[in-house]
Amino acid sequence: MTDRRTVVYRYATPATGEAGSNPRANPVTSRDTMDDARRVVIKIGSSSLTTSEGLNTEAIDALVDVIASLRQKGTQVVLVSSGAVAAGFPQLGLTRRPKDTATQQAAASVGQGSLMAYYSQSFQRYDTTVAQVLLTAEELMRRRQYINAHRSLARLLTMDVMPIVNENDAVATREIRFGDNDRLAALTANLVKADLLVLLSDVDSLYTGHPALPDSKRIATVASDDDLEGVDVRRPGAAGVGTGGMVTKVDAAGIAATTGIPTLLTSAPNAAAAFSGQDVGTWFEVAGRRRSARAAWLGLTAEVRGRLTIDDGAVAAVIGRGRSLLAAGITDCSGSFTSGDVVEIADERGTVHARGLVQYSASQVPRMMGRSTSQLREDLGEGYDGVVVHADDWVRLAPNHAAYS
Ligand SMILES: Nc1ncnc2c1ncn2[C@@H]1O[C@H](COP(=O)(O)OP(=O)(O)O)[C@@H](O)[C@H]1O
Ligand SMILES: N[C@@H](CCC(=O)OP(=O)(O)O)C(=O)O
Repeated sequence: MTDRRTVVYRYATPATGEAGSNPRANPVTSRDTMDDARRVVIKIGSSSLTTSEGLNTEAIDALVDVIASLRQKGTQVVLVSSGAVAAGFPQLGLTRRPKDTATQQAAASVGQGSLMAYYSQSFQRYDTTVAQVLLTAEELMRRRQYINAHRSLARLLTMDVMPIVNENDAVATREIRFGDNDRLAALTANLVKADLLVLLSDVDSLYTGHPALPDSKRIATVASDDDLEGVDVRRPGAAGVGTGGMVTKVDAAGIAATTGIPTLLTSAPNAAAAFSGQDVGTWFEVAGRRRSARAAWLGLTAEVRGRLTIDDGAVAAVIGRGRSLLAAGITDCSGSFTSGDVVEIADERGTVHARGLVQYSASQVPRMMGRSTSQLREDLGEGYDGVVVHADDWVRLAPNHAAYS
């Protein structure tokens, strides 16, 4: 057991200061204060950027005008843009969005080039250089890649370049695809420590039911899950080019909310009105305090490699009182992990309470569990501190595990 305590502290938290900090003066708490945002992630969906013929250049120009006016007032913007598949499939002679992954990847590879070429041309009107940043779920699940993505985005922002993010569709497979850029946008907002997430779609706000139904009513504000009670976000018959519908937008707003970032959801043509504080769209309030990017990564993004089951005494100490997890409280261990991987921490009834960075491998923990620190010291030497997951290295999960509390 020579590799104990080697990993946890080798991970630096994402750089702050010059590259990573967000020079926010006042928190953005409502539509009226959107203007205070110093760093914004704007996500636009395929349905707002494309027609059946390909790119909707007028819509892209209109979006670029809104972003340029934000940038002119000093607001940093990261754009998460869908549209690669929808832009690519007409170019391949296909009449509708392909269903199989390989053809979608092919269409995205063709369409992403056209999409970026047009963004570049449109931003040229404002002498703005654009950068393409393609991410995959896998990258954001690994700490090193997460930090790298953070660094390059932060550097692009400090260099006044306009980052345009999309999923790396050509390499993403069905299993690892984000499946929707809404979630990618929420994770990106956390990655760059944005003050605000704006989701632009082809519908002006969230409604109580599908907007085509006569009884559906606009929801102006979502302050908690209670405001979503009974709201129907299903996607009937989905014939359009978008992939996520409202389900993924509400999920994304939930992820952002739990990381302390409010979301405004509205249509692309409403974007300028939204940024001038008008009562448009749906405002999702923040649900908790702002989390460090590292805690958010642990709770929301990281790949879980195993599970530690702990007894009730350990649940009380760790989950109840925020202590480190000691080997003595572990009753079972499963998965394939090494020191520094992320594992979930569950009670003996199977409820997962937390995720944390484990300090030992899956072959070491079974030999340690149930043994007291003094017993283990006999094997491991006087310096052994008994800690399997350090108190600083775990985050509590919310009951639905969509995020952490
Ligand atoms: N409750 C609801 N409120 C608003 N829109 C809804 C609702 N339920 C389903 N939708 C549908 O979700 C669509 C937006 O999702 P999607 O097409 O994936 O957009 P995008 O391409 O912008 O990501 C809307 O056009 C609307 O038809
Ligand atoms: N990465 C894909 C977008 C997938 C996606 O989430 O689309 P949408 O639901 O329109 O935001 C593309 O560029 O086509």
